[in-house]
Amino acid sequence: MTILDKILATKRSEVAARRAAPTERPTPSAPRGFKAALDAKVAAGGYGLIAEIKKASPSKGLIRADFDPPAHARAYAAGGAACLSVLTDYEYFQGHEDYLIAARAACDLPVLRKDFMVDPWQVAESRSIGADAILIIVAALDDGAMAEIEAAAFEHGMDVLVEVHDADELERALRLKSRLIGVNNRNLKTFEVDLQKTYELVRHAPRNCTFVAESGLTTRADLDAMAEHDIRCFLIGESLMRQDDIEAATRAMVG
Ligand SMILES: O=P(O)(O)OC[C@@H](O)[C@@H](O)c1c[nH]c2ccccc12
Repeated sequence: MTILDKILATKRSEVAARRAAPTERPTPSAPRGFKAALDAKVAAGGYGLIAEIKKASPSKGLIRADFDPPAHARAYAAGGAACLSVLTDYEYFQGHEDYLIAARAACDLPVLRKDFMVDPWQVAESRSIGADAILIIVAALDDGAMAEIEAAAFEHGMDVLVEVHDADELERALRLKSRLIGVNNRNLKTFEVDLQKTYELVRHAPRNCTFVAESGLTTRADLDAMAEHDIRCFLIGESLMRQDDIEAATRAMVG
């Protein structure tokens, strides 16, 4: 059993429990355009950064002790991020829905709910906490489930980041409607990071997509190397979350 299988099993029982006793919340403001914010940065000649609010991960444990979602959201926005990503998984990433609510209220950026979607019910829940986009991990779902979750997201006016790791997954992703594709440099089954694989994958992909390189990016030079391969959007968590001055570090990355 891989870590991804374990996470998905936990998620299914968690979702069943939440579904049985849903939390009442005030209606959030309308979705902020997530893909549009990335595309606008690139059109202006810059990099589209999705800056992630991430307290811990299964491979690294605790990443930041003085974890403060609204402060981090403001720092990322001031540093030039296009969008935020907020982990909401409790069990493996020490995330929470409340972190997303607080981060989104603290800035104007569109926010991705970074979690493991296993059921279309989670899409409505994601919108109810204010998420502007959701993640579909191709390795986690069959084609029917992916299409259903994507359709639910579009009905709610949200964007969908479709995450792939290899050529087969990319092919499956391209059968969906979303043209926002994340290539995870980190294999979710082994945690190995390989930037070269990302270059290979994108080289053979259609040009009408916005590609986001995800995971294991630590320096401006990493981003510039990606840009040589026509990848200008990035999802970065750990390396920014470890900085004392997140705003300055974000600016150094994409400013
Ligand atoms: O912290 P990093 O190495 O910069 O990576 C961020 C992001 O890509 C990573 O958190 C991630 C990518 N895909 C995921 C799926 C689930 C949970 C987390 C992830």
